[in-house]
Amino acid sequence: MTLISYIKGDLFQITINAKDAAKRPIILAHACNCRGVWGGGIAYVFKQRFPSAFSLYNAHCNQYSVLPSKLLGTALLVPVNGMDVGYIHGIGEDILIACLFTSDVGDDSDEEIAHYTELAMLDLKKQLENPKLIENRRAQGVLQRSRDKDFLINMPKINAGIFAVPWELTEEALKKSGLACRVFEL
Ligand SMILES: Nc1ncnc2c1ncn2[C@@H]1O[C@H](COP(=O)(O)OP(=O)(O)OC[C@H]2O[C@H](OP(=O)(O)O)[C@H](O)[C@@H]2O)[C@@H](O)[C@H]1O
Repeated sequence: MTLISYIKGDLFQITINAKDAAKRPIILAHACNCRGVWGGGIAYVFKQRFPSAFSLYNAHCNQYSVLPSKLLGTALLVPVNGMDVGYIHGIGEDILIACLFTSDVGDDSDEEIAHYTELAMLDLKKQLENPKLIENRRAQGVLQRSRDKDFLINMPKINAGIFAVPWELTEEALKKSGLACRVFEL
């Protein structure tokens, strides 16, 4: 099975007309810094659409404010809620956002960011396989309710914009994680 597929289009379209939400949660992943900021790029759009998820990400980063780099290579799964503007009733209950901590503040080398991407995806895989490892209780519940355990990670070309990492390096890291990814390209 091809682990990485590509789709032309806006990532957020799938949260508007998701057809497969019934079977499994819609997981939207993006590359995050360790400083609790979704200031630019697609992260800023995530923050506008799902402010409740941003708050959970920001609170998580604050726990590591003494040594933010401890977050590198980890993944945080957070739910969205009915107050979020990007929440679509009937689908929103099954949207999870996967924050992949791939760089502290974006000044890591391309190779380091690709390595942290692989580690973060492996951490995400561990959590998907064993929801008890998921810190957020609501996100845990969404996954435990999922009948289909073949999860698909939807994402933009992470690291390829503000972090300026050549896509081939990130693509290689994603392949090593063994998770099925669907990459949305504008
Ligand atoms: N709706 C959409 N659908 C599909 N693809 C979309 C899209 N919108 C943009 N793209 C593309 O998605 C790729 C990622 O590009 P981005 O520059 O966003 O992210 P990145 O992963 O390189 O970097 C992470 C840092 O960006 C933020 O920055 P701040 O430090 O907060 O300012 C974070 O917080 C991190 O720190 C580029 O190809 C964009 O064309």
